[in-house]
Amino acid sequence: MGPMAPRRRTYRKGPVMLRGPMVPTETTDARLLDPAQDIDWLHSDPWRVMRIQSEFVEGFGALAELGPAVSVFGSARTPEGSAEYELAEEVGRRLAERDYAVITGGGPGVMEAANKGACEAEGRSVGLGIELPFEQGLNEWVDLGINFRYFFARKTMFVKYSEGFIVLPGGFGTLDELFEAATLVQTKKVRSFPIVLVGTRYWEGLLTWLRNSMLADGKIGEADLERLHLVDTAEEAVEVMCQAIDDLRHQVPTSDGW
Ligand SMILES: C/C(=C\CNc1ncnc2c1ncn2[C@@H]1O[C@H](COP(=O)(O)O)[C@@H](O)[C@H]1O)CO
Repeated sequence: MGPMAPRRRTYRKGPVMLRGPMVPTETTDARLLDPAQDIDWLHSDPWRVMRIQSEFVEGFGALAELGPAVSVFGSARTPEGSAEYELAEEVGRRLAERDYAVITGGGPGVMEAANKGACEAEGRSVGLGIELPFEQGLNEWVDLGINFRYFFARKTMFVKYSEGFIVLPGGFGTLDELFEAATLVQTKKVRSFPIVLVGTRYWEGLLTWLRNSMLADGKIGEADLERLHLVDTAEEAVEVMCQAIDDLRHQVPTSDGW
């Protein structure tokens, strides 16, 4: 056998796969948000709206029969073999053992680890990928994958098809997902669902700031903070999540429907 050919980067754009010189230098999101885009792009907005619609249609269609699910968020940069990777893997495994589908962003790091854990327990492993300029494709442990062009369509799927969020240490992407969930619950756009943060060492600084600055200044209420559960192990994370989901399922809606 001759020397192996170098692996070429694969870029997916909806159903289209691109390699080599065909890989674009900017994403669909970047073009949509660019205020200086040329006139050709402005004229294609009606068509773009149809494409946005199609992301919702495809997402709803693919996930409608998924069953009970929990989303797991966390850093795309968590290295394989690290304690955090193993923690995420155990979270995925334990959720699957409790018969919850595991939904992640379908990427590397914590996402890959949680999908891997779900597969190991023969559970349902879902990845909601996003088109990025440096995309690496859905991780190999995703059994049901959907690739989105738009972050906002993808975020809708996490909220609509999960009963709760488990959040491991992460960066901007993770914080965006965490605070999107917290805002939707606070504003009663969704029925309350549990948010479990894993890792006291990582999250305590943020929680202290939320309490000492945001709460102290009256920018949030005590109840907003109480919705954020803090744990340190995968076992606790899944226990707290399952218990909270159970409590919510048995909660009688109040007169305003919540
Ligand atoms: C940055 C790298 C890969 C990016 N690939 C991603 N694929 C899918 N989803 C992603 C990716 N990056 C971020 N996300 C979403 O945000 C969260 C993680 O972001 P963070 O900034 O790393 O905390 C994650 O939950 C995803 O939903 C390789 O270096």
